[in-house]
Amino acid sequence: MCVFGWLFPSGYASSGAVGLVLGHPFDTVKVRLQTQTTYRGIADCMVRIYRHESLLGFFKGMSFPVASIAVVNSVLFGVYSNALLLLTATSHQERRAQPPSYMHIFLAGCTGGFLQAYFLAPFDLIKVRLQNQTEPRAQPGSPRPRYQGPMHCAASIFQEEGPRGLFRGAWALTLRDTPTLGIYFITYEGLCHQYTPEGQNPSSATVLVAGGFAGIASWVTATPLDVIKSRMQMDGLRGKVYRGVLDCMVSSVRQEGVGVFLRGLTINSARAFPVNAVTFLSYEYLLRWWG
Ligand SMILES: C[N+](C)(C)CCCC[C@H](N)C(=O)O
Repeated sequence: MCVFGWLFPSGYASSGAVGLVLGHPFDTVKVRLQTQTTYRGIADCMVRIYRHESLLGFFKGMSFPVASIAVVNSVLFGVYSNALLLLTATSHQERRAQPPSYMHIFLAGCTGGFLQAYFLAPFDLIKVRLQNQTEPRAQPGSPRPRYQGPMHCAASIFQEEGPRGLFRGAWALTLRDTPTLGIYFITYEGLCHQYTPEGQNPSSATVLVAGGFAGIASWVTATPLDVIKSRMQMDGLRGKVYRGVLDCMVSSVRQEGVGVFLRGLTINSARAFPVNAVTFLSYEYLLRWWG
């Protein structure tokens, strides 16, 4: 298996773009709950989005994540797979007979998580900024939202905040994703190993369930830094200015208590199962065709 032959097609197949579309309304509610204090909970947030912005309100900011997921997942799964290859010197097929150690799986997952964060950061920033625009769809005479669409949002951030502005929140994103993608792959491989007879490939049902739980385990542990990441990405726009990740943590806890770190936990977990079940299923099939 070679690095380059693998990287791009794998992204498209393992993109889970369908899951991403289905999961996007949940993601929008989560981002709002994490960064805006006006909503009383999940139901209140959903009702208000629907009333003021119609069903389309839930799909704000979706185009960039869908367009970039192939590249982001190529980096994640490509780096993970190749890091494991380097660490264990066994191919994907041989690995069923000689499973790698959990330490190696964790390290390979962390490496993938660390590197994908830089590809994800600008797309994620634009997604969050658009998801947070509460204006209803433009009607004649109504106030226009600050950003007219993803390209306009990217161009405005570039102009107003400089090229580095596009990486706002990238450090919090890296801290969020490095360990939690290690956890992601450990959970996935561990569950597959547990429920698959020696030397065989896991069944589709096993892959779906293991992938779903991997998503949940990873998102549960990622949620505290997910809150901080979203707040750093919105920094400056609503007046509040954080001096860094630590300052954002301290001031969020001071104002809202430690419970602030759990904002979006339920919704993150509910979204994680289907999205990641689909992602791992396509990843496994692809490895069997290519690997
Ligand atoms: C590491 N962290 C938990 C943030 C993400 C793990 C899963 C990533 C997947 N693309 C999804 O959107 O669910």
